[in-house]
Amino acid sequence: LTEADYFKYKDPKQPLSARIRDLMKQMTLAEKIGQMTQIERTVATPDVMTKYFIGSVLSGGGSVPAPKASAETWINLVNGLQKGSLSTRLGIPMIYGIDAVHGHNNVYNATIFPHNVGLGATRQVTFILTQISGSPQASFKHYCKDPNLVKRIGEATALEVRATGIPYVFAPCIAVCRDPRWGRCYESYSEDHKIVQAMTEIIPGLQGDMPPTAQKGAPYVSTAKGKVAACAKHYLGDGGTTKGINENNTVIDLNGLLRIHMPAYLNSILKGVATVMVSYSSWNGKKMHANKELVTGYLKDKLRFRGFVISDWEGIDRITSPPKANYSYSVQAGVGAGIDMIMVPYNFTDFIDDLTYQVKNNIIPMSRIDDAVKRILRVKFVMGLFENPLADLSLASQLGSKEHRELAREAVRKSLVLLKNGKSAYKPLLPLPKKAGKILVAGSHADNLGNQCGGWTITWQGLEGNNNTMGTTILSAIKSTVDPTTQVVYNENPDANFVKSNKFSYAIVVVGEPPYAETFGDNLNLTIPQPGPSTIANVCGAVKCVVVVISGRPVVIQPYLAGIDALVAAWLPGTEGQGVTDALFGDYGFTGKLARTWFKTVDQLPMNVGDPHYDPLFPFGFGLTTKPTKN
Ligand SMILES: O=[N+]([O-])c1ccc(O[C@@H]2O[C@@H](CO)[C@H](O)[C@H](S[C@@H]3O[C@H](CO)[C@@H](O)[C@H](O)[C@H]3O)[C@@H]2O)cc1
Repeated sequence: LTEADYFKYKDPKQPLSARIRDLMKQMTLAEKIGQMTQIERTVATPDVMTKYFIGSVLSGGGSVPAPKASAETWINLVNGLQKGSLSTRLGIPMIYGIDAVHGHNNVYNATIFPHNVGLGATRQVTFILTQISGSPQASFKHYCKDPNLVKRIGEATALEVRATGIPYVFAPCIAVCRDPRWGRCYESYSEDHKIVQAMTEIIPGLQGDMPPTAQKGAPYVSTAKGKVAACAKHYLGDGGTTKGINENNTVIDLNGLLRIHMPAYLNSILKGVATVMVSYSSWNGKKMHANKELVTGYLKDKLRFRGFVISDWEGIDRITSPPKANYSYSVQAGVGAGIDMIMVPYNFTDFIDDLTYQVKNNIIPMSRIDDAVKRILRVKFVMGLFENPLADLSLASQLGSKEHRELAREAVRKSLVLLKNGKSAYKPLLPLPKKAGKILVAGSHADNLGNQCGGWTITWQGLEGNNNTMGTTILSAIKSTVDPTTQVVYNENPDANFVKSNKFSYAIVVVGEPPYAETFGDNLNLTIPQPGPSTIANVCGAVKCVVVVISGRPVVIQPYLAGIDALVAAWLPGTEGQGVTDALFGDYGFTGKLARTWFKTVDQLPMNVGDPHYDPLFPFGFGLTTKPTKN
């Protein structure tokens, strides 16, 4: 290296603080503001990356370089943009982010794990009503005897994300969903913050284990292959809005906010989470994207969070009503609140021009810009992005690997909650016999991979059908599980006469909610859409039946319960439908416990464990068990 080429910031042997300082002191305002700018893939080109010094690119929900794009196609996209960034004066690498919220869900053939609502049910809860005392970690083993399941899911997800050349995921969502009418309730592990806290174990799975010598609050991402930067979201109180209305107002006093919605952020920070995403929602009428007390005062100053804070998609635009009504105010309020990186995602020249104007005119102090850039650079340095900015194909075989699908299958098994097993306790229906003459499989969700994956799968809203990605439907899992002599008859929505006339040994009915995401999932009645209820009535009125409900949350089931012999909550299991039949047919026992209260009627809502008016159909923590069948 000649003297002219040597810059301290490029030397990985230099202390992190020295590298940051050395780079910062050389950066122009344009280069600094570029680092704070995250743009969507569709408006990103190598030239844009170079010209505007763009620090980050994302794929929004369903934003893929091509339908069913391969790992190589993804890597070429990411590397192409990265080369644009590396060809700038200072060669600061950009960081590409994507929502991998239940596996690498935008990507064809990725392993799709159960959504968080199912993972929250995998805990082997022992009702130890101890106060949370001592180190926050100590108390969670009571709540989550299986924390390493979610950590292993994080490890597998990180490998599949890196297989496509991407180093950053907008996960985990650590919302504490307090009302199932919220369209994003399935992205929340539980109504109980202690379960959500336990599930932050996914962060060391994604990022790697924080070394004991690491500075508390500092971001940590292992530079070993196959780890990604994570993002705890959405700060703060996203799951507490009135009636679960998405992006709406969380009305609760400070004590309640800190007791319910804050604890998992403490765990995330202690585990070295690299980034935190701000919530669209408001707290007592104040937009979180404009809340300096909570973003800077609490998260950065009190909790000493040293990673970077990122806005949500057009999050600063939505500070005003209507959105973008006063963009300059949005920029000033959002950046001023302490947001470091703005997920613009499209009108990036407006953002850059406006922020530049406000800094040059001392409306936003340079110290705020420097704080933001320092945090962004800290994450990029610590995760080794400067040393390894370009991806290769070495992890491509991890995408949808058999090992990961087996892990997902295990997670599905453990997420199932058995709510009823036989019309009398001493005559259980489950586990079902594999050898059984002729059986019926019915329902809109029995042979529909898209339905069993739910939203945030291949597209933002999710897609019905079996042609969107690779996986195993519940029907095909049944066919491969039963004895070869057992005849499996599939009829999506049979009438009662068909059922009666066929004299089936038993029936499996799989019904539930269609895929949805965010506001499109907000729902005040929570009924299972037709023909689900009529399929239940036609089948269960004529033959012994087990109903498997595929849903992102508890749904109205009480009116049908008496006519059902056995009832299983399967949540949104993802691509590995075999996990459902593993338990239905006794290869494994049912062990899952409700992480969400199952209401009787929606007019009880919101109703969470501990509430004075608590009167559930199935209480929080409930779940019947079965023993594996001795084969
Ligand atoms: O056409 N419309 O009707 C429509 C409506 C709303 C839209 O708004 C946008 O839709 C999605 C489509 O990409 C975006 O992902 C976000 S959501 C946001 O995105 C982040 C990045 O993906 C995630 O990490 C966050 O967790 C999530 O809250 C936004 O709501 C877009 C289109």
